[in-house]
Amino acid sequence: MKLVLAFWVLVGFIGWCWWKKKKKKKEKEQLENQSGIPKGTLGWPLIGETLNFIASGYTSRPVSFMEKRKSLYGNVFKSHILGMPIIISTDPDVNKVILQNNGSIFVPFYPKSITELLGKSSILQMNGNLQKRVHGLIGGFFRSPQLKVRITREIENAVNKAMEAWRDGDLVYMQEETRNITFQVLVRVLMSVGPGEDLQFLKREFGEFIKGLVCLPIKLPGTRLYKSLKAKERLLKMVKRIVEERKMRMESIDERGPLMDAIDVLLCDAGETEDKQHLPLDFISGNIIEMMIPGEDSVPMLMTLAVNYLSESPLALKQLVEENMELKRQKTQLGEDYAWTDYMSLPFTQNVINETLRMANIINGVWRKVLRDIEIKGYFIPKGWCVLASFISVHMNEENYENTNQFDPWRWQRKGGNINNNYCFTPFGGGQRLCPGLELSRLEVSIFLHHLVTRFRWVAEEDYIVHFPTVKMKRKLPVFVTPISS
Ligand code: HEM
Repeated sequence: MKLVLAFWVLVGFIGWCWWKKKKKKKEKEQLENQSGIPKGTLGWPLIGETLNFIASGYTSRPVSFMEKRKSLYGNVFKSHILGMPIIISTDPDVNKVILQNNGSIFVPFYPKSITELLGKSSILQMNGNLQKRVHGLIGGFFRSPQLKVRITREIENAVNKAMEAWRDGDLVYMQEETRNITFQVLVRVLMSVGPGEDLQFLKREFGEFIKGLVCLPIKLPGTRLYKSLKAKERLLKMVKRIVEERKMRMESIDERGPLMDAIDVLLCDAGETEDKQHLPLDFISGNIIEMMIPGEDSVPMLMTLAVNYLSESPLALKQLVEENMELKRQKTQLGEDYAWTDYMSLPFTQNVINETLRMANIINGVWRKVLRDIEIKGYFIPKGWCVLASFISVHMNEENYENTNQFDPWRWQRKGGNINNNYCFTPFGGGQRLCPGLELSRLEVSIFLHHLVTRFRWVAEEDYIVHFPTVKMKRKLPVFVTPISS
């Protein structure tokens, strides 16, 4: 009898706690709604709305998570995903304010496993003058015509080497092929490492390192994070050796040659202070590795997804082939090498790249933390909150792009120029953190597409895009290739 009574008392107590907690949560939400915090729900205790968020990443419409909440609560709403309460903006004007106020009001925010792997002085995490300095140096170098002239030959070589191995009827995995091509280019622009053992080492260890970017933040031997941190140590050792050798070589010669890679750029800079402070060698080595993170996966995915969309759009592919064949004919007739400007001057090819960037949303948004209370367009965002400026919601919004789910490169022709001033198209972010690799990425993809469509036809096997944790083709996009001459 006593036991039964105790049982019901316990049940009653748990019920009362649950009801109290729910009431408190409701009151909190009401209070926040009154104070202007965007509407929305924080979902279940602890997990919030994470399961719905992840589930949408495995559907063909990952934007459905955002759309559902947008229709219930408005363009800016609150939620609770991946372990934290968050305010999500699907509004281009709000995104613009978030991107343009980096450092002063908004600072980058990443999940714990990523911050552990990045290190405090990574360009991806730091703020203030040092971020501006490094961003300016790297961006200036990547945009420079001198680099583009040189890197065009490197990209062509890497593309040729990959494509020369393709035989008639071969099944090639686009995601793998493009990853091999772009990794070579990446390590060349960052640290001038060419094909060989060092390149293989970097590829292997970097692969191990980035596996830990999305994992449980537990740093014990045997855990994913631990293994990734160990891989970073090995990478650092090698990059540090390259940086130190380069520094010694620079000091032993009087005349400074052209800047060949990001290491040169960071080593040579003496800053604008009177005492000419050079950047420390450890800082340079760490940042070289960390700069590989945004570049390593995004460019091959852009190439792969372009091939995927083109496989499903014969009209777009036909026009792309015609435009590129015409350039090839001209170059062959003149007996000239391609200049980087040749590749970039093909308008339809650039439209294909824009449309792929819009639909693929390789970086679907950026995460920030708010340093002080701010009101944007009537939405109150309190200090300390996490904010997600969602690019995918803007890129896949019918108000901005008609028939959003249709791969339509011609829409960019109809839109005319001026796309970069418009915060309705931000695949490379914006403001002070606008991707410094923007032009380099577009050049790489233009060269790859040119050689692919002027030398091969292909038939893609069935595959589909997965959007979580990052954008990937489920089967790495297998395609049967046929050289055009045959
Ligand atoms: C399709 C290719 C690429 C896409 C879509 C892309 C996208 C982006 C985006 C959205 C950001 C802004 C992040 C933020 O605001 O927090 C960014 C930053 C950055 N990207 Fe890229 N990226 C690409 C290629 C590259 C490449 C090839 C490199 C390097 C070689 C690179 C290096 C960087 C760096 C260093 C930053 C950080 C800049 C800073 O915080 O100051 N990206 N990228």
